[in-house]
Amino acid sequence: MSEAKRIDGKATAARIVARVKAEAERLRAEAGMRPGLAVAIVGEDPASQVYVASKARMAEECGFRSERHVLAAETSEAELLGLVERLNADPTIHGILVQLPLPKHIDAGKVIRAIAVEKDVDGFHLTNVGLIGTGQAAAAFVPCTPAGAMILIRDVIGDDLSGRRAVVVGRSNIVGKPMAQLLLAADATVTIAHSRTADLAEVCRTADILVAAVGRPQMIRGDWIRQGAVVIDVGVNRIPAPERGEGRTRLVGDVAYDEALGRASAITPVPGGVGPMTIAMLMANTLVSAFRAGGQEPSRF
Ligand SMILES: Nc1nc2c(c(=O)[nH]1)N[C@@H](CN(C=O)c1ccc(C(=O)N[C@@H](CCC(=O)O)C(=O)O)cc1)CN2
Repeated sequence: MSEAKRIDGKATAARIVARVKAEAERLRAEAGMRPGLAVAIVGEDPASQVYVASKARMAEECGFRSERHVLAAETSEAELLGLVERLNADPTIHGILVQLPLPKHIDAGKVIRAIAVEKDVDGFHLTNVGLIGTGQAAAAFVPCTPAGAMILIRDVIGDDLSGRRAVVVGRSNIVGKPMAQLLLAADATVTIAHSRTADLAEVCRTADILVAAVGRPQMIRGDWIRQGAVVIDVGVNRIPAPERGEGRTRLVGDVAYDEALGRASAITPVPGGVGPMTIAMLMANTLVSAFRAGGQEPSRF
């Protein structure tokens, strides 16, 4: 059995970003409009800071207007809701994103519900969740990570997933649940599993498409993977790497990558797999939002 193909999310993300850039230029030339993205972060979670900086930088690279709102950890829920309200009313902003997780004293659900649905480029608003859950993803903003993962899956397998068994490990609102809905809409037979699923290894072994989104470093071992499965690893976990020197760390996914190489037919690496797609799809969603605000229908990504 040959080694799994490495799915290059970084290269696919770069192609999507290049298309976003070109479409943003077209919007500017034809309608005099510039997409605007506002990203808000509360507190100092180091990983969140990195993601927010990447999003703002990528928005600028795409030619968007980019606003970054960095709020202190003690910021009240009312203050954050006030910012969301101002951004909702700002016609130069087409996408609003509040970085998660939020500090415990802020109700994330309330904040997400406050974002105008037409600016919810994260795809977390209940209306977008409902559209995706009822097979109307084309009219919704699809959450960026599952949207990116679906592109990678389709690149490997094609559009028609009928007859394929998909197992999604993880049931978060950001990844697991929408991922399962998208796979179902593509006619896969879908199981959602999680840390409390009985005999998780055996459930994973049934998967032609295995999506790991549990946030536990290398939890999914090589022998949990069906021979020839397509493995999409959404986990981004930082673990100690003493072999690189004292105090050093490295990133790993939820899948034991080296073990999986001998079993899967294709697999996303961490880093360089699904992660870069998340940011590319955020740019795509923001572009779509700007086109819609201008009364135009954009090309789909
Ligand atoms: N409001 C949101 N909050 C969060 C989301 C989200 O989609 N919207 N998703 C995650 C984090 N996330 C984006 O915010 C994200 C995670 C990972 C990456 C990424 O590019 N990872 C790289 C490695 C990066 C590194 O070196 O640390 C990779 O996998 O190659 C981008 C975005 C939670 N919060």
